[in-house]
Amino acid sequence: MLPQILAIPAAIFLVIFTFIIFLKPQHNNWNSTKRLPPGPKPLPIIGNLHMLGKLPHRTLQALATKYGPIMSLKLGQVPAVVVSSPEFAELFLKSHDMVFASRPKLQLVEITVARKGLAFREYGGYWRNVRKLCTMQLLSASKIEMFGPLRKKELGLLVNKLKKASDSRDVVDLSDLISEVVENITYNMILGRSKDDRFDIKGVIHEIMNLLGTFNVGDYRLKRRAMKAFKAVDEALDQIINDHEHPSSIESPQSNKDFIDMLLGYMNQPMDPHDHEERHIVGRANIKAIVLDMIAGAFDTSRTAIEWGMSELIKYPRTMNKIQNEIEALVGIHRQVEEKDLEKLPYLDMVVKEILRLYPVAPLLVPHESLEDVTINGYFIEKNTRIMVNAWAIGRDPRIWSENCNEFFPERFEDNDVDVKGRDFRLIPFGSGRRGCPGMNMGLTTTKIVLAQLVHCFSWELPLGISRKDLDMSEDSGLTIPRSKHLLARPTYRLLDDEA
Ligand code: HEM
Repeated sequence: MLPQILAIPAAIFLVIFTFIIFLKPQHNNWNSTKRLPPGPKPLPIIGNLHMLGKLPHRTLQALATKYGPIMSLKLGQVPAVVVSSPEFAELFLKSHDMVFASRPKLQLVEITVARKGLAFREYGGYWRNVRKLCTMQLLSASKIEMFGPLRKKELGLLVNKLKKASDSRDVVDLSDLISEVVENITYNMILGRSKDDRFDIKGVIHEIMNLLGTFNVGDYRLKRRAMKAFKAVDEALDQIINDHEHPSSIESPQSNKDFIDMLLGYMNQPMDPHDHEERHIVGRANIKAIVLDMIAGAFDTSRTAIEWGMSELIKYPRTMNKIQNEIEALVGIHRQVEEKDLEKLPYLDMVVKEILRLYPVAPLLVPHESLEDVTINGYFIEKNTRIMVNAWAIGRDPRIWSENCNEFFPERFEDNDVDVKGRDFRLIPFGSGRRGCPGMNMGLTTTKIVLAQLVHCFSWELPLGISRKDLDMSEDSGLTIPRSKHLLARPTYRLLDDEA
């Protein structure tokens, strides 16, 4: 027993000692036996979770300037590595792609229908079969082309709505309208109908994306919210599948087959008849999970890219005019731009790259997980480590993109062949390798045609009282990063409809 007189100084010493050990940022590794990447010292139980803040991609960018492009963290008890340079991204997503091709088992995925989907499934035969099925039935070049008329129809409806606003000089909520057109395109492809008033699938998916971007998923309140969201989407999908199984109950069936029809064609059959090692039979739960992944993948991503794109174009009228001139030179002002025109619009292409550089819609990609112990550049990474690739930080690194890296300047792509398709690790908005986005071409087509149509058909001004330099450009948190405030603007129709 300590004498009474020593007890207080001893207690103070203990507090200070604990504080120094656990809170002092360390440039060294916190595990002495193996050489881990450097990183901030984790606290007991919560690890580094308390440091991540509301916008983890920004916090992690700041931490990387201190600890370097490969950094160790602990998310609660889970070891994590954050990668923030093209060189390390290439090592993880290309050279050692196979080792990092899995996904962590997220509790809120494991307890819901999403477990049988694609995006959060661990690496293996089931994931491979589902990915192949989705690619063949929805995401291949021929399927993307097949759904072209559907995109055209939905965009036509949007243009008509905006024309009315132009006639009456109204300000529109462009965020809502972009969201609606992408929502309708997505639903028509996948569910065979436009927005269904019986369910708020968009709202639920938004909630799920938000929750998946939250690191503190052990929190019971978040778990309750997740269960509620997944239950709502599960019930909605059950009803929608019922409608497809009994077509007479659909109000306005369309003649083209949608994705659910195609999946129902596989019901009770092997997902991939040519895979002789893995036999996964398609059931209702698989269909629901796959459909949910496709809707979430298609919807929240493209609309976020378009929303940021329009924000920057309205902020920088010089760039807006330059695209308008490019499109006008190709198609004139007597007809609308069409998908077949897109490949002849190189400046639009640069604008889309610039949007995805500044706003990679999934700033930390989707978390990967290591399948085995591995040593990379002398750093030990243990099996089941969560890997986050900070595509947002790479896109804003002044060493790669020069001092104007935070500026919207599409001309930076003029004299180089940087592309967004996962071959160049300076720009990886779709990830790369085995887990790279399978919907990339569909996402790019939707993003480009909606942007092209909006700027070709209309000129845009901010509402009275908001100057371009004061336009709020803050982002919301989540697995994707939409604008935190809706974009409001006034359209003026600029085409001559003499053909009509
Ligand atoms: C602008 C549009 C899009 C962007 C920026 C985007 C971005 C991404 C990113 C960053 C990933 C994670 C890559 C990784 O973890 O390494 C991903 C995965 C995925 N995306 Fe996309 N995406 C877009 C459009 C789409 C579309 C249209 C679909 C489907 C209709 C889709 C479906 C998926 C799926 C299913 C995965 C998970 C793949 C897997 O785990 O194997 N995405 N996407």
